[in-house]
Amino acid sequence: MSRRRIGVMGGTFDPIHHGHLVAASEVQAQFGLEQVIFVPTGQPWQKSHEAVSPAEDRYLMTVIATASNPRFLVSRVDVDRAGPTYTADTLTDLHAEYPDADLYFITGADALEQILSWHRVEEMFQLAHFIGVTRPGYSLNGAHLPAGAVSLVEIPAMAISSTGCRDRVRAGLPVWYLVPDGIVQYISKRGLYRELTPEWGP
Ligand SMILES: Nc1ncnc2c1ncn2[C@@H]1O[C@H](COP(=O)(O)OP(=O)(O)OP(=O)(O)O)[C@@H](O)[C@H]1O
Ligand SMILES: O=C(O)c1ccc[n+]([C@@H]2O[C@H](COP(=O)([O-])O)[C@@H](O)[C@H]2O)c1
Repeated sequence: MSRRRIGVMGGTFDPIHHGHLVAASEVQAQFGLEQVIFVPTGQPWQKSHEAVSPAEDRYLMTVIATASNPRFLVSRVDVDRAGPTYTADTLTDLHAEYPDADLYFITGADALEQILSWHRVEEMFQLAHFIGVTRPGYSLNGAHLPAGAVSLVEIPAMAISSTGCRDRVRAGLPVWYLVPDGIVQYISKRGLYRELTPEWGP
């Protein structure tokens, strides 16, 4: 019997935006993936110099943004694991949950450029096939990676970043149509990206 093909879209998703959603949707279609599992980071160690919103807010935004797509799921494996988030651990946990699946880890061109700096990188390449997608402002290149470890895919260009969305909210500018409608409302309800990061609570 052929193995299942499952996509994994890891990200800090602070907030999730249409660039993430288009990347996952396009790779799902091009690779015939049964599902794409979005995995919000717990502690994104390479962003430790930045203020990151509470994991629970980022997790809930990811659930809201993906709820209407039957091929999208969200996993808590990284949010629930203590310590810095390493993709080698994410993929190990997902293999335990989906033992009959091959995993396809999706990354934008910017993340792919940095991938050799990730933790336990050789082990990571054994655990999944990597798919690098185009992103405006970055060149997509897999020449630095092991032969056969990565596929490069052109996707519709979305010049959107979470940093840009946070800056716009802070400046009082709209983020309508950059993020799903439910995310505009969640950001406002929780007061995210104002000067002070809110404490999690009622
Ligand atoms: N507009 C986009 N097009 C293609 N890929 C993207 C886009 N935005 C993010 N990605 C990819 O999605 C994954 C998760 O990204 P992340 O959550 O860090 O968003 P970001 O917009 O890069 O955030 P920030 O601006 O805070 O660094 C990464 O692999 C990243 O390269
Ligand atoms: O494994 C690592 O060391 C590692 C280092 C940096 C980023 N990652 C993963 O890359 C994905 C995108 O991360 P980020 O920080 O760009 O949101 C997310 O799933 C992270 O866990 C993983």
